[in-house]
Amino acid sequence: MSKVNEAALRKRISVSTLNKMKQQGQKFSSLTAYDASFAKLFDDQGVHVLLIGDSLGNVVQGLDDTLGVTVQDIAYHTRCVRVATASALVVADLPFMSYATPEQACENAAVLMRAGAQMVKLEGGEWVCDTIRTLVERSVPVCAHIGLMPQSVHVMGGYKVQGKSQEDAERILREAKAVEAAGAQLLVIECVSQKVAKAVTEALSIPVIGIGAGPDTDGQVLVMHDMFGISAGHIPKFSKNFLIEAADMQSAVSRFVSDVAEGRFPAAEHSFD
Ligand SMILES: Nc1nc(=O)c2c([nH]1)NC[C@@H]1CN(c3ccc(C(=O)N[C@@H](CCC(=O)O)C(=O)O)cc3)CN21
Ligand SMILES: CC(C)C(=O)C(=O)O
Ligand SMILES: [Mg+2]
Repeated sequence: MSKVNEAALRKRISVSTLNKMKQQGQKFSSLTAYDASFAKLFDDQGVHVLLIGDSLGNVVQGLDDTLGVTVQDIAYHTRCVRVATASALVVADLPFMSYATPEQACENAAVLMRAGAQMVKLEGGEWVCDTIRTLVERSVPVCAHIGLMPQSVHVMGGYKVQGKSQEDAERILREAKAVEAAGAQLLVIECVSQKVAKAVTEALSIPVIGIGAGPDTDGQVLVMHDMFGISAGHIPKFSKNFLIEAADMQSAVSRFVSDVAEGRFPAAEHSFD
């Protein structure tokens, strides 16, 4: 059998796999990936979800925010990741201003799906619900992203923990329920207290992936450069350098996967309360 057919027959992780894991209380792991070599390494170590994040603006392009990243940039890196993987679910970020209207979102999601994404991710709460509905109706699976939304950094005035007041915490919970009702099949929640993330995870039936959101979400995601301790500039408090106690990158990633599965990561020092 040709290599292509073999790969096509191997079973890839899907949203149903993640739903089952949520129901059974099995924690899953996710990393960002931007190129074939790292994507294959992560796939081989059993990372469940690979995200072509617009964080590539920071860690690949050297910019100080994610706003300069284009759909074509994400599409290029999505191609590099998809061809190198056999098992992981491949999710691609819709970048800044590429989903301002449902029509625009469809056009740009099509570019990312054709490049090999199996799902697209977009930042926003209530205002993106129409867009989510439109995408899902047209066969594009959607991961929503709430809490700290890096594309809004200049509106928020910095990267800050979200949901600190009772009112903001309630709004985040409302947004989570709204994006699920609109058809999102996965949710990323970034930089909120452990308590808010726990409430959101328990309130939703779709799997919730946390970053800087404490240990109670269904999955955990990190920017790959942070977990190897090689990001330029500020490394967020919630990430951990897994290479320090590992002999090589493979064992660092394997340790990340097992630490997440067994509830050792994130620890209290990586969480906000
Ligand atoms: N390398 C990298 N890692 C990331 O996690 C990441 C990116 N880049 N680029 C896109 C966004 C930006 N992100 C960030 C960036 C900074 C903080 C940060 O400085 N957080 C403070 C919390 C401040 C507070 O207490 O309110 C921290 O100390 O971690 C958080 C998320 C997450 N994403
Ligand atoms: C940090 C994750 C969730 C992300 O959106 C990115 O890498 O762009
Ligand atoms: Mg992103």
